[in-house]
Amino acid sequence: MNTLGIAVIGTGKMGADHVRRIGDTVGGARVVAVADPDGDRVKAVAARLEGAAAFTDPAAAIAAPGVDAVLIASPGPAHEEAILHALERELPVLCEKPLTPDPEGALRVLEAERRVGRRLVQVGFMRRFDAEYERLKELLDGGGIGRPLFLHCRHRNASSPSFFTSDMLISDSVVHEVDAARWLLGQEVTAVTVFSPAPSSAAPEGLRDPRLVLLETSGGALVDVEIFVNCGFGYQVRCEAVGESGSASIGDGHAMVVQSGGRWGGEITQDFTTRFADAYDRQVRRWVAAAARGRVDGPDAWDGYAAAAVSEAGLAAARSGVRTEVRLVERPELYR
Ligand SMILES: NC(=O)c1ccc[n+]([C@@H]2O[C@H](COP(=O)([O-])OP(=O)(O)OC[C@H]3O[C@@H](n4cnc5c(N)ncnc54)[C@H](O)[C@@H]3O)[C@@H](O)[C@H]2O)c1
Ligand SMILES: O[C@H]1[C@H](O)[C@@H](O)[C@H](O)[C@@H](O)[C@H]1O
Repeated sequence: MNTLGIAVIGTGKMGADHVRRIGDTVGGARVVAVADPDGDRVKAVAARLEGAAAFTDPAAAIAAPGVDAVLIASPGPAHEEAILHALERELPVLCEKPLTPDPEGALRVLEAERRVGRRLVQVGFMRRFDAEYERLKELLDGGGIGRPLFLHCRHRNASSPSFFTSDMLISDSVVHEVDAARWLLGQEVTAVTVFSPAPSSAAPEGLRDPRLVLLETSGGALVDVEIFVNCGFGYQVRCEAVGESGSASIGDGHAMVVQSGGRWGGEITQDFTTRFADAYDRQVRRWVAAAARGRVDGPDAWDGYAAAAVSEAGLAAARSGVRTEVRLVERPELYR
């Protein structure tokens, strides 16, 4: 297999981590172009790479010589434009979540793929590549705990970045549980209710943190998600599935437990780059292998669209305080 030339769009926390991963742990690929409007940042990332060109304009990076595929790690509102540039050139894409912040943008991506005539976009819902999530999926698919009734999910970040808004608790954070629930259950989310208790005193002024999001699914299951992005003590992503004949939980502990000095204890992972390190590696490795064959091997643009539609309903539910139904267009032939 020839080495896949990748353009990485956005070289902040995730983009820089993906650049490192492509160089260190993913075979068969090389970063040949990087883009970020922050000229100093993009130059610093390019300087650590051999033969990669630095751009402040994403479209120029996507059109650069040697680019066979595009990895997008810019903020959500910038994803659509970069994806459309890549699709014009029929290049495979791995786009960080959310595909787009709103369903309208996601529909334009579906339309662009329809014009190309094949699926080229994969969305960075990396939990699907996490070993614990994979085991839970296998258990549920095999009927190991009977028909699923509930997923109880906890999603806690130690702190949120300065640009985080109350909407982003839903569209940027809970969007992971939305995708995980759709994938684990093999069902669509049909309605959303959002509860916003008194904010934590540790939350930045004006941020509605924490929140409780209740998802209803097409198969009659209920998914409750506690989202708490300034919990202060670490990164925790847990999921307990309850079925008609059993229950199973994941995410309860990763680190070593130490017993010493009359006490026992362990560390709490501090952020997603550690907790999901293996999942990100496997996600990018599988994408590279599929992209080299012009295919997608993971959550696709339909999954990104469905998650965006649930986010839209979630944002409306958060504003109104009432249960809000999710509106989905009919699933196009390409994604069946
Ligand atoms: N899968 C995960 O667990 C995970 C974790 C963190 C972030 N993310 C996602 O990754 C993306 C990036 O998040 P981050 O934490 O790295 O943010 P970040 O703020 O650290 O980095 C974003 C970078 O994009 C650049 N940028 C801004 N506008 C741009 C544009 N139009 N084109 C190209 N680059 C642009 C910024 O200058 C910045 O360097 C977001 O979509 C976010 O939701 C995913
Ligand atoms: O963008 C990040 C990322 O997606 C993390 O996986 C999630 O835990 C955070 O809440 C979110 O802000």
